Amino acid sequence: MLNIEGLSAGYGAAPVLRGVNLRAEAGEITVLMGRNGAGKTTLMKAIMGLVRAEAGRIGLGGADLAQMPAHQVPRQGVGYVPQGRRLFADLSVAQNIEVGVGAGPKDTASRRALRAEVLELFPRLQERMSQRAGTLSGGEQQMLATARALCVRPRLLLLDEPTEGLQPSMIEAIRQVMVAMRDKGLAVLLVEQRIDAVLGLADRVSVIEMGRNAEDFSRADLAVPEHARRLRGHLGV
Ligand SMILES: Nc1ncnc2c1ncn2[C@@H]1O[C@H](COP(=O)(O)OP(=O)(O)OP(=O)(O)O)[C@@H](O)[C@H]1O
Repeated sequence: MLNIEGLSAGYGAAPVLRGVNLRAEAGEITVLMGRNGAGKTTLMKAIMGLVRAEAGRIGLGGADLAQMPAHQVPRQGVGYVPQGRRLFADLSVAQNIEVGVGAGPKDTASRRALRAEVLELFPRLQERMSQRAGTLSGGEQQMLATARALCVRPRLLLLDEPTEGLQPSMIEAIRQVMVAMRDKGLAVLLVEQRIDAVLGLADRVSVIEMGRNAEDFSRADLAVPEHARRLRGHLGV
């Protein structure tokens, strides 16, 4: 599904990512891990076209996202839940969802169906459609950011630390949505710092260190204590 090859990207003089390779397959949860500042968020932004690729390819289907302007990336079927959620705090829940729907299908019937389909996953949001997004709890905001990302009917869903700072019941709710999307056949790419949250969820873990690939682990690898120890070593925990 997603096949990144030799990606270099950054914000100016010194590149942050230096020749990174990464695959995310349909029907799998791929977790990107690495220490603070390793370049995880930069990689997500590069996929979305928000940080320009200086070299390499970001293959999705037959397309190369690295060659595309940012506004075209969601139309390729890429949903993005950025770190910190980036909602429109002064707009209502319904209006925030409309922003997502706006990037999706054009005809009214499809839009209505899409809205209903997405909201079915988040009953808590349905009860709060006219509430201002800025007044939602952290967990509800995360649900709204996820709902908005799903409005493009993604085949690839990117989530950057979606459970950061949430209470356990909300973490579980977000986790269930990720699993449901994986089981629906989406490729899910998740940035997560906490190893406990990853074991049992990840089909694959890819570690980056200082903008370079360090090591990849399969689900089977992670069940072996020696591999899990090595993963902890990469993360310094
Ligand atoms: N807008 C920016 N301008 C300049 N440098 C930046 C910018 N955003 C990030 N960086 C730098 O790029 C490097 C990688 O940052 P990035 O946010 O991708 O790391 P990360 O792995 O997601 O870290 P964390 O786990 O702390 O979120 C860091 O050294 C950071 O200071």
